[in-house]
Amino acid sequence: MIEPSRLPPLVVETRPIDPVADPVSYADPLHPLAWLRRDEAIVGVGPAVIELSLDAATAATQWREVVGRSQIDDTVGMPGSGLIAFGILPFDPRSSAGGHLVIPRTIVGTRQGRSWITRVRRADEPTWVDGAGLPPAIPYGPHWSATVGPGALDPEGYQHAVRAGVSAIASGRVQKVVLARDLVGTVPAAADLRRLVRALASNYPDTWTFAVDGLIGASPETLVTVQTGTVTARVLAGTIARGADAESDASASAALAISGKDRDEHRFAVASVTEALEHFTSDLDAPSAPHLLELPNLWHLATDVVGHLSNGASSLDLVRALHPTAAVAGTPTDAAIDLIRELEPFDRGRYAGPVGWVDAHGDGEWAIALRCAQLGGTSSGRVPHATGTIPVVAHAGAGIVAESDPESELLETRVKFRPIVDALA
Ligand SMILES: C=C(O[C@H]1C=CC=C(C(=O)O)[C@@H]1O)C(=O)O
Repeated sequence: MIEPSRLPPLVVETRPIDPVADPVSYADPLHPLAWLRRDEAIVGVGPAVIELSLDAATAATQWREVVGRSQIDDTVGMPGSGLIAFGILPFDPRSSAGGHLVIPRTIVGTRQGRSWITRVRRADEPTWVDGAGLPPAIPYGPHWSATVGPGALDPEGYQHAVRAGVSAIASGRVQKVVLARDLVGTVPAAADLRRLVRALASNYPDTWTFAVDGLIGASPETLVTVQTGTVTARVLAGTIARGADAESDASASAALAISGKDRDEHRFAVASVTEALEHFTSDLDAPSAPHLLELPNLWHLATDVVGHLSNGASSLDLVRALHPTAAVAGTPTDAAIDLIRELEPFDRGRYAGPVGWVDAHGDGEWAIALRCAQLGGTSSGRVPHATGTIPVVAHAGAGIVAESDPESELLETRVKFRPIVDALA
């Protein structure tokens, strides 16, 4: 890791290339770095040119320093081209996981049928370390599967925690708290983790699939995206499992749409986002009622918030202002975080934290890291593991409000685990 004050100046070049069919095939099999949604992808290739430890309070300033020292020549000019960094922050600033910002030496991007390559080098390096063009794709390794089981909070313990959350709401300590449980296990040490990335992206194409510093997942929720002055956020809270057939599925989604309990949960989440964005935007628009978002495993109540940047803030400034929203912490925020620290017997690490990318203009896309698993520890805390395996930990949570029922919340976490548990199987 390099201190921001000692960052080397960078030289960056982006050029169009022939369309790339599978950008993930260029990623490092053991440490993939990727961001995908539908036909859009940005993938880090080979080693990093810079890796920084990151915290939410200084991330925007650190990034401005990197950009200020860089010479950028970008003939593509699309979101994700030019100088970009992938970033990830923990849910709780007290987490041992820490935050991480990485600029790869080579990035392959695709969007709207166009592909490009970005190469980055330190100005004191005479030429591109990895040669001129796109390195060869790396064939996928064999299929593998993980073994996962209950972690520090088993199903019984989780229901107990939900009861304690409901009591804390009844006593007026919080209005909403989001409580998670964990699954732990192992994957074979040589597992080609790009298989996990590819499975999530193809099974859940409407989500944002990410792989950053060992955290791999497919989140349906954005914290914030910023593109040429437009700010958007997809806020989710309120969930029901898909029905087994068309009729039960229709009645499940209809029940969610009118559920007072889920609408309460949702209202808190939207308020936390609009209150934070108000200070940075003009014309902020949030529909008065949520819509139903359909995913292969569940329905969510969703609100898409849109506004225009009014003060030149970067996506990292907005990440700092927004995180943690009431979709993953609760209301009021500080009291909910204290309660989470009391009731969850584990460190969430990067689960429920911001994950995404930022470009030289400060534009970027940041998801909330949900439906994910941490594989092999993080760069700030490599987890020791038994020979031949890599540890894996996954989390899923549910928003608890006054009317929450412990068993239903447990079932909801089971449905939310499905994308990552199925992909690991
Ligand atoms: C906390 C999680 O989901 C959040 C996002 C969408 C819906 C949620 C809910 O209905 O409780 C949660 O707020 C998770 O997936 O672990």
